[in-house]
Amino acid sequence: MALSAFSHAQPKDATGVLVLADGTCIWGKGFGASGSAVGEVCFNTAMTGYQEVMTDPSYDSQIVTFTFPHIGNVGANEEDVESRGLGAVGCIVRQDITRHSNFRASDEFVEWCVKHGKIGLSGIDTRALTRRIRVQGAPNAVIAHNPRGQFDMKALKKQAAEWSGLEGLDLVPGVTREGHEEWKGGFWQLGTGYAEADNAKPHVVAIDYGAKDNIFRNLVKAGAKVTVVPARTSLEDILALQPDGVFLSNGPGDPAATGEYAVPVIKGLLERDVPLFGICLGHQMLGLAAGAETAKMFQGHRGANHPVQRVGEGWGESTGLVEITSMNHGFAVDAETLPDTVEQTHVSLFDGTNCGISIRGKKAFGVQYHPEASPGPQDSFYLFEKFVGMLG
Ligand SMILES: NC(=O)CC[C@H](N)C(=O)O
Repeated sequence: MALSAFSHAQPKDATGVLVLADGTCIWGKGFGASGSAVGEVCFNTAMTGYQEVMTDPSYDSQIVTFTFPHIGNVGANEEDVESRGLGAVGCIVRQDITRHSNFRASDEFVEWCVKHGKIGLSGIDTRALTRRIRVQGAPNAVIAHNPRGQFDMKALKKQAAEWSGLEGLDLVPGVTREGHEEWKGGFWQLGTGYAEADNAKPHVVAIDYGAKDNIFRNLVKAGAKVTVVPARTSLEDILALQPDGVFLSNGPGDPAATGEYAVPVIKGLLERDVPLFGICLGHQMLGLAAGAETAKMFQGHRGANHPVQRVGEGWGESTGLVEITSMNHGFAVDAETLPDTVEQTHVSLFDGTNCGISIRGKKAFGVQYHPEASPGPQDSFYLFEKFVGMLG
């Protein structure tokens, strides 16, 4: 359908709508699953990897606006997923989805969205929407799709206005695994797919707060044996697995809201000098466990080309080096609140926010960004080698 500015009146060919909490209605063409879903609207600037983005569990209760216009052009496949279909509830794209063209595709993106319950909205002025988010912050909204074009606008507006928002929301219970899993998958290669690995040592126990699969593949590639455990696993049960190190995964929602079960366990691991590595939500919770505070950001960071600089002591000649990283976060560790026991190791070159910490005198560190990429650059693989290397 024709691209139009945000309008309150429904165009006659509209089959989808984004209803913001302030009542603004952005009409377009619905695709994927029918129905409606509530979440925070964010934008992601990555030019590749829409399937990985849509299946990153950290995007739970979020609606992703892709700033890259040609989403769906390489279809969908079974391999480029970061979880069992968890992740963003919906997506907003500029161009209508056309037939895909890629030798790896086993499905159309539209069909894949139907299968995984993800609602899509196309024909949207994603530049205007992104600009609105940059100026006014990330809004709460409902995304809705009905092929017959009928919507209960009063109910949708009410749902958008009444949703609590991500702040204070613990979404980990809905995305974590239920049982233990011995993770075997290694790296992907064209022609052979994902490698199978059977490392014996060191043993990393990975706490799944809503993890992306590629993190485990990176740990395996770096040489670790990986056991994934549910988010609520107790300190005793983790220690009973005799870990050489514990990994704290990424995940959705507000890090401060997981306080009751996650942070006390991480504190216990720190007290016992168990080596720790945290990514994104795991990094934020490591910060909380070490005595820092986290805060909601205005618009967050989501994309695949975010520059991050190594700062502080301990980097030797590579102090000042810049990594190009994948990001997906809407909360951050407040660098002002870091106690003396914690060193800031990385900062964002976009806005100076904290992107890495290390606990002084301990083998424990975390990064705010996604060194496992998927999608994105692999500049930061050294962090997996550093972690697995210190467990020896
Ligand atoms: N990728 C993540 O782990 C995100 C962490 C957290 N939910 C945030 O939005 O900041």
